[in-house]
Amino acid sequence: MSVSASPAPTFAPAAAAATVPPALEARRLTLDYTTDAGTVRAVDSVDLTVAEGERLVLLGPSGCGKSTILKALAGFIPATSGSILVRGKPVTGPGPDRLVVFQEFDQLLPWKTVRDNVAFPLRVARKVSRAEANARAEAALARVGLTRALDAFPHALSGGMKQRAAIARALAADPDVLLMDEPFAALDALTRRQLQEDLLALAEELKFTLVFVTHAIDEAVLIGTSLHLLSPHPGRTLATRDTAHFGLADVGSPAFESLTREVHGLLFDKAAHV
Ligand SMILES: Nc1ncnc2c1ncn2[C@@H]1O[C@H](COP(=O)(O)OP(=O)(O)OP(=O)(O)O)[C@@H](O)[C@H]1O
Repeated sequence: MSVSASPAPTFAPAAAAATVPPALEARRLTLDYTTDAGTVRAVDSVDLTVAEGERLVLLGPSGCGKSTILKALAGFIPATSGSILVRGKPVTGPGPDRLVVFQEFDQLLPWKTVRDNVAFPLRVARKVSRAEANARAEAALARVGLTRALDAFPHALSGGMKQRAAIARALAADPDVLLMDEPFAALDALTRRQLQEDLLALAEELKFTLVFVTHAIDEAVLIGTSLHLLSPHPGRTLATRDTAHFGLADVGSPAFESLTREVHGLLFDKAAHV
């Protein structure tokens, strides 16, 4: 009796299975400054991967290169070596796919209303009509609780309101990656906690991809879905930690405190840096 062989199962070739590149990737990123006294290495061979919807926090002591990495991700300074990719495409300069919220309160245009501060970049960089830009600006400002300040000028806003407006401006442009450089560092403790809570709520709702710089360990654990710890100058990767399971309800819990202590030890225990 002859047995006919059943047809061999067919598989799609591996190459055809499209792999989605991460929202942001840095490979062996090395960053130098050139000064009169010579070259200063600020960041040494750092690898980062941020998937869509993740919030990566860069954490490390003063001068370790956190802001320098953020500036390079934004395209403001070139890589000495290594590469930065956004959705698989090399970064060659600034672009509307990466928007930055800074620590400073003076990042809004003082001669424009809050609404115009948010709408203007949409018209210029995204070529959106005035009516649509205004509608998107008002929606973004409503999300951060600034509806009552639409027609105010920046000088009339508190520090917290200015940071809210800067966040709205970035969110309205719908970047691939939102970059934040210690956005809450200059705020009083209560306002800072409120903005942290509101940022988390927005992240849950909008699922944006975020790289967030801070030197506050509790803020890092709260805001991030992952932590990237940097050594003192020049910044090298010390360790990474998954913090996606921590939310507001966990602040002060034994697990939260234990991770905070561990991170503190990693950053400040000299033995960890040899
Ligand atoms: N324009 C510059 N020219 C020369 N060196 C610089 C320049 N900017 C930063 N540096 C140096 O690069 C290193 C990293 O600085 P950076 O501001 O990135 O650190 P940071 O971790 O963000 O610090 P902080 O938490 O204090 O803001 C530091 O040693 C700093 O002195």
